[in-house]
Amino acid sequence: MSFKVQPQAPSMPNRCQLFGPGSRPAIFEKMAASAADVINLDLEDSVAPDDKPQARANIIEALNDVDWGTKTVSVRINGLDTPYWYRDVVEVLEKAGDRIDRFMIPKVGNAGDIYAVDALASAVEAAMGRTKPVRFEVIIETAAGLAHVEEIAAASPRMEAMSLGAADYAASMGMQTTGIGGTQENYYMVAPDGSHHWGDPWVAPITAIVAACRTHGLLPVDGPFGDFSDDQGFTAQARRSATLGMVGKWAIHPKQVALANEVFTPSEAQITEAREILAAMEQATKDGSGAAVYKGRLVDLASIRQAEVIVKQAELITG
Ligand SMILES: CC(=O)SCCNC(=O)CCNC(=O)[C@H](O)C(C)(C)COP(=O)(O)OP(=O)(O)OC[C@H]1O[C@@H](n2cnc3c(N)ncnc32)[C@H](O)[C@@H]1OP(=O)(O)O
Ligand SMILES: O=CC(=O)O
Ligand SMILES: [Mg+2]
Repeated sequence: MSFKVQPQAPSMPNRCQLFGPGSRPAIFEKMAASAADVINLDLEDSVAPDDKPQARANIIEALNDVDWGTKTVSVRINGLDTPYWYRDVVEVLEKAGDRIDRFMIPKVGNAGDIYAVDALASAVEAAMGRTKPVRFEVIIETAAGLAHVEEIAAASPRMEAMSLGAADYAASMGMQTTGIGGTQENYYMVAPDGSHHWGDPWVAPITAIVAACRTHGLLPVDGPFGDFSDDQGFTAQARRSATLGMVGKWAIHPKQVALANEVFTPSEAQITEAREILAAMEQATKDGSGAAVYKGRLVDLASIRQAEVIVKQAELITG
């Protein structure tokens, strides 16, 4: 371990973030009744330009009136290259009560973008006498965002989570696809027998986001999977993200919530194995050894840290 100890990410369930357009208030109560840990009320790309003012008003009303229970509630503001974002910040912080937990800032390109939103949010909070600072989550979905991912993660104490936005990321990188996340049919290797084996084109940004988040104590989250008729594809993408260290995934349709929750909640078998490894290492330590054999394989002090990840994830869900 470096002399600088790795900070813990916030201890909160973040297995699924359910999105809904701010221009569609009829679904807000359904979102509140869902099993998602986080709700994202959208002012950005799911809201047409002419609908932005009404969507803002709808979201403010919902933040004041809907019972969101114990969920984390986040509002996705518009990007800093638009004329909308400052009114998103100002109006929501002036008119909504304390039920807003986070702003989601899309298309961030560098730490200066976070600084700008931080400065504006700080001014409105001070003017309004708000005592609960709004926290930030960002979307890494541009080439610049990926290039500056670490400075973005470190940009403000308000930072709490970071998502990969596969749709805008693909567009910004000039990727030859219209699919949002998951398997891309032209991204394959050819085996010696001529068969095709599909690779994961999202692994590089996911790994960069996880590393930036773990270095600075944030929650790394996988973004949207567009084809909501493809449960198997969603689950496979979510499992790859979980294996690489992400803590959750977006749902852009309510049917994806249960799929995400299942993947990002450790299974009974995973929890049992983790506890057995901890027990095997406790015995090894008592015996004066730093290593042991568990089910025919090596476990050592690093295995304790690995097993603790799974046990902590499970405890976060069960309380
Ligand atoms: C690339 C990005 O930026 S992704 C993030 C931005 N995008 C979004 O926020 C889009 C979020 N999702 C949606 O707007 C919608 O789910 C759509 C447009 C994809 C599909 O909407 P619909 O055609 O209404 O879906 P469908 O008919 O299957 O809905 C089934 C039920 O779920 C409800 N529902 C639909 N979407 C949502 C949602 N996001 N949250 C909660 N409930 C929802 C519907 O009202 C319907 O309820 P009912 O059975 O009581 O009538
Ligand atoms: O905002 C999300 C994306 O995939 O783009
Ligand atoms: Mg986007």
